[in-house]
Amino acid sequence: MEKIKVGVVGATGYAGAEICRLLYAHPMAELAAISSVSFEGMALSDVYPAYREVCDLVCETQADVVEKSDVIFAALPHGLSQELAAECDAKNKAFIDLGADFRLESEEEYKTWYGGTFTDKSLHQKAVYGLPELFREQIKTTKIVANPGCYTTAVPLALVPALEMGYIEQVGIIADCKSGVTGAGRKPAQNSHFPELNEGLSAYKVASHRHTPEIEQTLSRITGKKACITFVPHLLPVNRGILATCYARLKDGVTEEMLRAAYEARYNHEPFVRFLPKGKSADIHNIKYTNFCDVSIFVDSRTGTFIAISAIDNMVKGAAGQAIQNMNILFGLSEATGLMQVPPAF
Ligand SMILES: NC(=O)C1=CN([C@@H]2O[C@H](COP(=O)(O)OP(=O)(O)OC[C@H]3O[C@@H](n4cnc5c(N)ncnc54)[C@H](OP(=O)(O)O)[C@@H]3O)[C@@H](O)[C@H]2O)C=CC1
Ligand SMILES: CC(=O)N[C@@H](CCC(=O)OP(=O)(O)O)C(=O)O
Repeated sequence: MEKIKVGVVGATGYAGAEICRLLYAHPMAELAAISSVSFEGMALSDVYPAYREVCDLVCETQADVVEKSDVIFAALPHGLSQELAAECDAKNKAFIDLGADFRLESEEEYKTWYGGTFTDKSLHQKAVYGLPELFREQIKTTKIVANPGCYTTAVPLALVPALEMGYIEQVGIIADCKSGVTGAGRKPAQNSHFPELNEGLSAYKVASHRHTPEIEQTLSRITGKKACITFVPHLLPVNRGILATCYARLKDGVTEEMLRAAYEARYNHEPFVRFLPKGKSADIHNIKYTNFCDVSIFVDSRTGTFIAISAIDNMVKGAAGQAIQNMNILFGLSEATGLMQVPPAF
C-alpha cells in the first residue's frame, strides 16, 4: 500500500511541529509538505533545531500543502480553518482541524465563545467531532474531523463510563484541571514568561473558559441530557501534561466495585486509555510524549462523592497524537499505527 501523503498547515507552531515529530514514527504515512506564513522558505529544522537531519522539509505555502497531500492537518489559531476546509472539501481531500472551528455543533455557542460565524453550514454538517473513544464509527464516515482540545479530551475520558452507566449525577459536575504551558502555544505571553510562571500555580478563566461548552456538548451526547459543568483550568509550570480531577455526586446504591467494573469493561479494549488499579492515581509523568490517557477513580464514601482523575499529554492525546489517531481511522488503518510510543520511566 502506498504511504498516505500528509500535509501540515501551521507546522511551525507547537501542535503542528508535534504532528511532524510523530509522523516520523508512522510506517504508513509520510510528511509531504508543510506550511508557515512567518517562516516560508525556511526548513522546519531551522525553526526547531531538534529536527535537524530528521525533518529538514522547507515551509511552503498553504496552497502547496493542499496540492501535495491526501490529508491536511490544520494547526492554526481559531477562526482560520473554515476557508481551508472548504478548499480541501472541493478537492476531495481529508481535513483534520486541530483548532475549534468545527468542534461546536451550535453556531450560537460558537458565536458566544469564539465570536465567529459558520461561513459554510454544509461543511459543519459534514464535520465529525474526533474523540475516537466515543465517536469512532461516525469518524469513519467523514472527511472533515474536528479534533478536540486538550481539556476537552481529558475531562470526558475521566467521566464516560460512570455517566454511560448512570452511576453519577450529571448536575453539579466539577472539573478542576491543570495544564502544562505548551497548551498556550508558541507565542510568548506575560503569564507564560518564566519568572512569572516558575514556582507558581494559579487558576485562569475561572468558570469562563471556552472549553466549557465543548465539554458540555460531549457529556450531553453521552447521556442524552443537557449537561452543565463547572470547569476551572490552572496553569502548571511544566512543559507538557494535563491532569483533570473531576468531582460528581454518586447516585444512591452505587459502590466503588460497580464503578471499577464499568471502567474496566469500557476501557479494556481501548488502545490508548489505561485504567489504573485501585488506589493508584494518574500522574502526568507517566503519559509524557505518548497518546495514552491514564484514568483513575476514587469514591469518598463519607460525602458521597465520585472522583475521577485523568492524565494526558496535551500535545499528543490532547492534540497531535489524537489527530493522527483520527487519520488512522479515516484511512482504515489500525488506530494505534505509529502511535505506540513508550513514555520515559522518569
Ligand atoms: N498547544 C496545545 O496543547 C493544543 C493546541 N491546539 C490547537 O491547535 C492550534 C495550534 O495551536 P498551537 O500550535 O499551540 O499554536 P502556536 O501559536 O504554537 O502555532 C500557531 C501556528 O499557526 C500559524 N499562524 C499564526 N497566525 C497565522 C495566520 N494568520 N495565518 C496562517 N498561519 C498562522 C503559526 O505560524 P506562522 O506564523 O509561522 O505561519 C503557527 O504555525 C490552535 O487552534 C490550538 O488551539 C489544540 C489542542 C492542544
Ligand atoms: C495552558 C493553555 O493556555 N491552554 C489552552 C488550551 C489549549 C487547547 O486545548 O487548545 P484549543 O485551543 O485547541 O482548544 C487554553 O487554555 O486556551
